[in-house]
Amino acid sequence: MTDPAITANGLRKSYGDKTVLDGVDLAVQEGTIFALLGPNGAGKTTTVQILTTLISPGPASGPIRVGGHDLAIHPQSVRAAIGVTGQFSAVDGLITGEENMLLMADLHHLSKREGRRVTAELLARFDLVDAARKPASTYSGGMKRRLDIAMTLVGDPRIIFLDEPTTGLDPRSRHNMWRIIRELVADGVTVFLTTQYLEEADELADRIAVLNDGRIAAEGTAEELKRLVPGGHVRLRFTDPAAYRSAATALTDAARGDESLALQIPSDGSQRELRSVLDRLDTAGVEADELTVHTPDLDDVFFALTSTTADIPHQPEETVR
Ligand SMILES: Nc1ncnc2c1ncn2[C@@H]1O[C@H](COP(=O)(O)OP(=O)(O)OP(=O)(O)O)[C@@H](O)[C@H]1O
Repeated sequence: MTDPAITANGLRKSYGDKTVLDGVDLAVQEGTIFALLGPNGAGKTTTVQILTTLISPGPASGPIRVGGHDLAIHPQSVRAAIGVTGQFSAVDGLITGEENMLLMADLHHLSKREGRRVTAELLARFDLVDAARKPASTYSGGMKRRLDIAMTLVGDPRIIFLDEPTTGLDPRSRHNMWRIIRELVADGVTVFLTTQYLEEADELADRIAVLNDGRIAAEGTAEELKRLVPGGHVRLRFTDPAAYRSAATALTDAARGDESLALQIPSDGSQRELRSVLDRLDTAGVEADELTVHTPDLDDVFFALTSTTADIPHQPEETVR
């Protein structure tokens, strides 16, 4: 196991009487993507602002380490190790994309030559060469986000905080951004991401924490979180009534659907449980005509954990055969 890039213990923050963070523990391993999910106002941005030294943690907070530095003692070292993009975009719309990049290079004290080299390389990498000489105010939302990340990378940060990086982007730009994020991590960068999109956390994150009421309601891989909510099952459908009856006899724990010739077996969707169902069918000498695995998705987890009962979670299904 690698060293953690970010650790926080008992993170607290209040505004007046309002407690926003009430003892949040976080550990993000180097070179991984960590997603912080939570309903509006849960405290995601507040967490990012604390971890990036933009605001101070509450006095009762435990220690915070970012990039190997104690945030309370060496905030400058933390700042040198990180990049932040998202809701606090650094892009200046009045100057061109290239000028924004060169300005960033100046801020990082790169020589003129090195600044031009890094700028050219990053503009090419983020597909912004054609737009480089145009004012950033003329860029589309996706281009602005790409420029924002490119500007962050000028300082070669090892840890990047992305606060809602794809909010408002169209599907193509969103997928483009996901590719960029994956490439960053392939280069060894650690990404701390906040998002409103469960699908985004599911796609990208190695680990996901769900923030609710100022506390982490659950943390784990997407698969681990999905197993927290009930409702997973395997559904078998038959066209031959005799095969259906044999299967129903073999699978005693199955709920029967005599009219539809379908059986439903509670399952967490794991390979082990799926194999057990198939083994029992094999032993009985029957073959199902259709097998589908129903697993709860992150939406179900999110609704269950954040008790937003107004929305009814749906049951997606994944056809195995
Ligand atoms: N400077 C401030 N003064 C007072 N209250 C604040 C301040 N900043 C944030 N809050 C409150 O803290 C709570 C958490 O805000 P925060 O922006 O961290 O939530 P969030 O999870 O990022 O929400 P969203 O998804 O809507 O961006 C909110 O209730 C917000 O009103």
